Formats: sequence, structure tokens, C-alpha cells
Amino acid sequence: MRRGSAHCHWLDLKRTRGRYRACSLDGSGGARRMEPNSDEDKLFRPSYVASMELPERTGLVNVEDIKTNLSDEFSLASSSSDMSRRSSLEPRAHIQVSLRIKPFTALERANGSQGCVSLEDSTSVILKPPKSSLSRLLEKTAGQTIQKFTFSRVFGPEATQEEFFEGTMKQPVQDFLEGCNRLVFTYGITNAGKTYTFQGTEDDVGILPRTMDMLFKTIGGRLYTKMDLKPIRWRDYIKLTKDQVREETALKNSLLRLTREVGGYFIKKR
Ligand SMILES: Nc1ncnc2c1ncn2[C@@H]1O[C@H](COP(=O)(O)OP(=O)(O)OP(=O)(O)O)[C@@H](O)[C@H]1O
Repeated sequence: MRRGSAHCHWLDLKRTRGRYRACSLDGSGGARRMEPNSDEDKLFRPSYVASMELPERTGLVNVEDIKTNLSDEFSLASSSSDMSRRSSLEPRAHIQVSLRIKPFTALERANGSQGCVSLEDSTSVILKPPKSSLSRLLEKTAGQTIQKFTFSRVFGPEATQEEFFEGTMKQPVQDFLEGCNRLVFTYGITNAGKTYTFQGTEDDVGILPRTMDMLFKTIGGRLYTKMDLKPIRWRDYIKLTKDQVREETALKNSLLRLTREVGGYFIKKR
């Protein structure tokens, strides 16, 4: 993600009228879009180009209502954690919120960065203010400097990409394959590790390629193998003529020449 852009990556897994739709966007809102061509010869096929569907807004929105609803779903447990709030974070809750704690980079270690987050158990962390700000904080908010936050699950700095995928994504992808819609997104300040978690690195890919891998492996036997369909907008697709197939193939080949395969994934050449 570019510096200064919205701090969020998301993956929208939807199944509509028997079709799978997996849409991935980055913080710039960069969903791919293609121009409509013809509406003839529409056939059902999995489409990988999608967009968000926002519910129709009817009338004025009461901001206080929105706040109330979100408070039911999310919970920031303070040191005096109350159990009724915790219930929204139990495994059966509609929203699962996982925390991933990033290890210090070499630069951060060299700069003497200090750890302020400590794992209490697999679902909660304790946050302590940095020593440099402690005396100032103590004057203002004595007794409130240590806070406890509870999540569906907490992953420490040593958690691998595979462990994180297994612990957070495997179930939603399984649910999606069984017909449920799922939306997954990462959220955090700049440098928090969103891109690393979502895309990963060449050697250790993140949740997005792992999700695609799981999806394609599962639906592999049911894929339409001819190359004569092209998605348009987010719900439809068109059947290409022979000339269009040739054009598309040339375009895909030129794009593929810009990539190389690493461990079964295609990444951009440097
Ligand atoms: N779990 C991790 N293990 C090892 N390195 C990590 C981990 N998470 C993040 N990093 C490293 O920390 C740095 C910042 O991570 P990343 O670029 O993913 O942050 P970001 O949240 O996407 O930032 P921005 O919003 O500015 O784009 C990168 O060098 C990345 O490789």
C-alpha cells in the first residue's frame, strides 16, 4: 500500500446466483473494471472482477444509531473488563477481530524502539505507554496508563504467515465455498504490517495468495477452461469472438512476460 493512502486492504468473498466472486482491493480502491462490450451469449462462470455492493440508503441516518450498533459488535475491554461486552467477541460472533503484533524490523531495533504491547493470553493484550511518556501521563491520568484489549484471537510477533492464515482465513474461505459471503480486511496505522499480512513477500506469501490458492484448488475440477469469456462490470461477462480471443491472448501474454513464477505464484519482475 502506498504511504498516505487509506489504511485498509480487503477481500470480498461473495457467492451470487451460484457464482463465486472474489474481489480484492487495496487502500486506493483499485478494483479492476472492464468496459462493457456486448450482452450476447451470456453464460454463468466464476467472475473474479467484482465491486462493492452498498445497501440503498433510505432517509436520514442517525449517527447515534450507527455508534450504538458498532459498539455492540466491537469491544474495547478496559482494565475493568465487563463480561457482557466480551460476549460479542466469542467464536460464534458475526465479526471476528484478530490482532497481529508485528515484530520489530532491524531499523526499529537499531533505533531502540520499545515494546509497549504484551500478550496476556491468546485473546488479550496489555498496552503500556512508552517510558518516555510515562511520567507525563502519570500526572494526568494516574492509574489509567495500562490498558487491556480483548480480541477474537491474538497472534504474537513470532506467528508465521501460515499460522495466521490457518487461524483467521481458513474458516471464512471454507464458509464461502459452502455458499456464505465473507468480507475480510486488514486495518492499522502506517507500517503496522497490513501489506505484509495481505500480500506477504516472495518467499512467504500472505493471506490473499493463500486464499486464492485454496479457492482454485477446491474448485479446480469445475473451472471453465476455454479462454473465450471476459468479465464485464462485476456481475456479467461476454463471449469473445475469435479475433477478440486473439487480442486478449496477446494482451495476457504481454502481461505474463512482466511476471515470473515463484513457488506457484506469479509476481512482477523487478
Ligand atoms: N509479521 C511480520 N513479520 C516480519 N516483518 C513484518 C511483519 N509485518 C510487517 N513486517 C515488515 O514491516 C514493514 C512494514 O509492513 P507493511 O509494509 O506491511 O506495513 P503497512 O501497514 O502495509 O504500511 P502502509 O500502511 O504504510 O503501507 C515491512 O518491511 C514488512 O516487511
